[in-house]
Amino acid sequence: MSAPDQQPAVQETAKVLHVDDHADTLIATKSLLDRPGIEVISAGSAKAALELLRLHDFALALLDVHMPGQGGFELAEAMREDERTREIPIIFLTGLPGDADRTFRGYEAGAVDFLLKPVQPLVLESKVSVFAALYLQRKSLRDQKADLERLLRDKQQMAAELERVHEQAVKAAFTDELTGVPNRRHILQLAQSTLDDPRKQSQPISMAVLDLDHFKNINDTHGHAFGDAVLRHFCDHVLAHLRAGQALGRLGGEEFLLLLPGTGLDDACTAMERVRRTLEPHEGVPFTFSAGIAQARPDESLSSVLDRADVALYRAKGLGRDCIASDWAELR
Ligand SMILES: Nc1nc2c(ncn2[C@@H]2O[C@H](COP(=O)(O)OP(=O)(O)OP(=O)(O)O)[C@@H](O)[C@H]2O)c(=O)[nH]1
Repeated sequence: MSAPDQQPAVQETAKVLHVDDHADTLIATKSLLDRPGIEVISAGSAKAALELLRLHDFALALLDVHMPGQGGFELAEAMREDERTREIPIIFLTGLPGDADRTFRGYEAGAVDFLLKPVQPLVLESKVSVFAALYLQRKSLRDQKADLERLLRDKQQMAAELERVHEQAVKAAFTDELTGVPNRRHILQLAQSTLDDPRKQSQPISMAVLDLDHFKNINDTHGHAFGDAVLRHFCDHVLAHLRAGQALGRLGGEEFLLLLPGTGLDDACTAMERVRRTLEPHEGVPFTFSAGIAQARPDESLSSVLDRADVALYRAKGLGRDCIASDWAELR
């Protein structure tokens, strides 16, 4: 017993075009050849045949050579000129015993066979059956190929979609959603790999912890959404001052870490001071930040550098905020 959702297999049909100006011949051929799997479609003239060729996909054309107006050879030539009908095999049917010239002309136009009228039913039946079977085989292969190509396309689309989702997930895991800068985990990883990188160790490495001043007041006075916008404004401002190799990340809340590889303490302080002085108000609301800077000592651990930067930040806050402080200097 078949499963309830299984569809019965649809019998494919090979269509055979028969063109002849004698209606009785058309009727006889149709009753001889029509059966499950083969459908004869009749045309009384080449003109009618061309119309049918536009509408159907034929497995074979049986063409009467002699017809009033356009004959079988002319029709075959017209079929060869059209890309859609060029490949349809043709059997010419003629009442005249084959003279060499005619046979030659028929083959030039693309004939695959000549049959002399009156045609032996058995001969016609067997030839048509062969072409119908060939056509159905080719069609089935074409359908299978199209199915496979569709499957392959679906698979490629799915793989691309998975890749996109994966990239988004990776990006989300490393990025602070609000500001778009690296999140705490990512910036601390970058800081660690900066300290571990032997090429960077040969040059000074400075790190700055930046903290917005009285940020709670901004939230309280202008709302949390405005505070969010201030955080983004601040990040955009700092990012605009960064050079290649430098990185800003959000440690959390209104606290950020700036990595300055290849930069000594003096230059780091000068750079931070420039960032501080050029910070513009957000939508007319002035705001400031303080920063503590430390330069990594040889073989110093990340937590130790960050502790020293934090101590400097604490001092900057203590000095009244809107201030840059380092291990041994303050700038305002
Ligand atoms: N809008 C907004 N506010 C945040 C976010 N994360 C933390 N905050 C707020 O930041 C404020 C930090 O306040 P405090 O730690 O008191 O620091 P402060 O007011 O900046 O004061 P100082 O650091 O001492 O100058 C708190 O009100 C938090 O709610 C955020 O993502 N968006």
